[in-house]
Amino acid sequence: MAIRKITIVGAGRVGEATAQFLAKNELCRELVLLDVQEGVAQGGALDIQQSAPLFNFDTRVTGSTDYELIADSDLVVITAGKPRKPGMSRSDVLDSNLPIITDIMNQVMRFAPQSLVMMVTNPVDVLTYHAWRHCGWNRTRVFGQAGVLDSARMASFISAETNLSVKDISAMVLGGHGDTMLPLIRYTTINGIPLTHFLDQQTIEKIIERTRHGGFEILRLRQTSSAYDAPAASIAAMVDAIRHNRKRILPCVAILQGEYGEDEVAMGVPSVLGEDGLERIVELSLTEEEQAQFKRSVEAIRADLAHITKA
Ligand SMILES: NC(=O)C1=CN([C@@H]2O[C@H](COP(=O)(O)OP(=O)(O)OC[C@H]3O[C@@H](n4cnc5c(N)ncnc54)[C@H](O)[C@@H]3O)[C@@H](O)[C@H]2O)C=CC1
Ligand SMILES: O=C([O-])CC(=O)C(=O)O
Repeated sequence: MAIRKITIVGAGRVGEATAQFLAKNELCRELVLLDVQEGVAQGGALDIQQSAPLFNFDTRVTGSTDYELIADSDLVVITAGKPRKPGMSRSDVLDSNLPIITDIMNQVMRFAPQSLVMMVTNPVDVLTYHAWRHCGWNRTRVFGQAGVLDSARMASFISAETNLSVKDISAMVLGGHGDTMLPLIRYTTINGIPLTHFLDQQTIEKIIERTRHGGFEILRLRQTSSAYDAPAASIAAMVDAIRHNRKRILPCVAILQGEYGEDEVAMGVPSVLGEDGLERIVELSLTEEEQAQFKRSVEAIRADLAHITKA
């Protein structure tokens, strides 16, 4: 399916930064920003549109509170809802964000029933699963962004420690988007050379810990807002892969149906992204220790899923 029209629901910090990236890079012809707060999406869209003559893009950006505008979107990116505050975990915003995602999915199912859906709102693994369950679409069409960001953070920390170009670093982070995520050292290389060739175990452990708490580190520094630049760039990388049918392998939040021995859960795994969305999951062989860590991550997500089925 060719991507011509993209809607971003939630014109806050992540939504607006994403809109700027998508427009500047002409990743769609038509871009709609939607928000519940009157004027927020309209103002954001106008501001971005007025940068078009300077950045030289033809993407048409509109903002609204009215879901009719999202009709015929090929892709809907959901960045609406509460971000966590310092001292909170991502799961702490689940109760606030769950009804928001249910409402948004009802509108998407009504006005853009053919679209792909990319979840960004936290806790992203749980909400990707909830959105998919709610709409009942093929799992290729409902997926989430987390691992591209976590891997980019890890790559930037590796670059700082090794003093080598990020361009040559390929980092791989699996699992849930939280403290239990799995930065996978065995699958992290610098131009094909294993990371262990360049760094000792102690430095590697430090990078793993910093990656796991990458979002928290920014929130602690900023206090009033969590990260939005690198998250928006990560969303744009996924949109680029879909829009250009690149078949890139990127870590995405995917609905698991037997892969990695898991079912009825969504979490970060390497996935092939192309014009049909999350087209395929790549199953890596894991050591016993990695499998145990993966399982711990699944269990953390299942605890939140159990909470929402009780609610
Ligand atoms: N998956 C990931 O890697 C990342 C996820 N996030 C998550 O993205 C979400 C948004 O973060 P920010 O942009 O920083 O928050 P923000 O507070 O700046 O923006 C959220 C926007 O959502 C809007 N909104 C709330 N309810 C809505 C509804 N029912 N329909 C439409 N719009 C609605 C608000 O009016 C606001 O403009 C948070 O849950 C945050 O934790 C943020 C960074 C990375
Ligand atoms: O830390 C947060 O709450 C936002 C987020 O998911 C991230 O930046 O990784």
